Amino acid sequence: MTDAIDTTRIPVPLRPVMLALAAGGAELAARIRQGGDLAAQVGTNADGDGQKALDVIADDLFRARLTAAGLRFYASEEQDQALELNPAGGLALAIDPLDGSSNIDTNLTIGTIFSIYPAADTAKDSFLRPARQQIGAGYIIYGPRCAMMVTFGDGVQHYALGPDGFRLVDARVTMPDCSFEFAINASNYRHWSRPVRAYIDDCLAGVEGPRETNFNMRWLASLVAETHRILTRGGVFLYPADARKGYERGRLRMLYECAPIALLIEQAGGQATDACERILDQQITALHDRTPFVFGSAEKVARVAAYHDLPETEISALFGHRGLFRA
Ligand SMILES: O=P(O)(O)OC[C@H]1O[C@](O)(COP(=O)(O)O)[C@@H](O)[C@@H]1O
Ligand SMILES: [Mg+2]
Ligand SMILES: [Mg+2]
Repeated sequence: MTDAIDTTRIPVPLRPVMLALAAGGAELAARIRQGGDLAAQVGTNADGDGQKALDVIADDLFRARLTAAGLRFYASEEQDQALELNPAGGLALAIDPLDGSSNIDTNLTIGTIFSIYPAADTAKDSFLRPARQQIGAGYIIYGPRCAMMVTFGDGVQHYALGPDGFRLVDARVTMPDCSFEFAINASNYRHWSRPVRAYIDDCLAGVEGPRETNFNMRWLASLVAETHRILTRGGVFLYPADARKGYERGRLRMLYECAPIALLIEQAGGQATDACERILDQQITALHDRTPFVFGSAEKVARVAAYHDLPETEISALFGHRGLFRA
């Protein structure tokens, strides 16, 4: 039987887990194609988010395959606590089994995000550590084409799903840094901090504003789809903290969303921060912790941080009149 993924460029100790993820991704892609009521509400997860049928199907499916592959610890968006699957295993894996759940019923792009660490003695020590200690990270995207982007700390590899599994398309993905596209959920404008508003205001002002450039905007409500677009054609993504109750640390989860996407983005030549500080330098303090998240082309992510460095009262004056930061 053909392997679910071409393992030539996958480090040997990670091959069983990567084969399980690839086989699970192919199975989930087939399940999505089959249709049915995959967006039905079936429960609530640890974070208080409503669980849809496909969230639970994806969690069950990956957990079963990773159990069979000998994984030691499994932490999932859909599980309150990390699970010990195989006491003899050497790896710990965190997963967002189904990312972009609000897109299920509209047949828009969704994904799976995963992050791999060496297993420590306990689940707590395996996952609650600096994000830079990941030894693998990636996502599977279920869109018009199904693909996997993955890094093992030496560049980003791109695989596409065909009839005989995931096959290598590009052994070293690099992100273009010349796009003038930003992604943010603009319906939250009134809740944002002044630096975030000022950054977006200056993008929206186009050629007449301090940036003297016209920008385009996208919001897909799917972190995986947004990441795939930015890896392909550049740009910047922001999910900042805001003033809504429960959004003091933004919406996205550090362990199984932001840390793995940050590693992929840096390995493709970009940057990822919490708006100010590098994500990979941060300590993960709880399984379902959230963090503000900004990533994309290095120059654009640095510019967002620069807006945060200025005293609030100076933001508009500096950017509006003196135009310190030209595009
Ligand atoms: O609905 P909002 O606030 O725009 O948030 C969209 C974000 O939420 C998410 O859907 C959260 O992921 P889940 O679907 O895994 O909960 C991200 O993929 C996306 O970036
Ligand atoms: Mg998600
Ligand atoms: Mg999810």
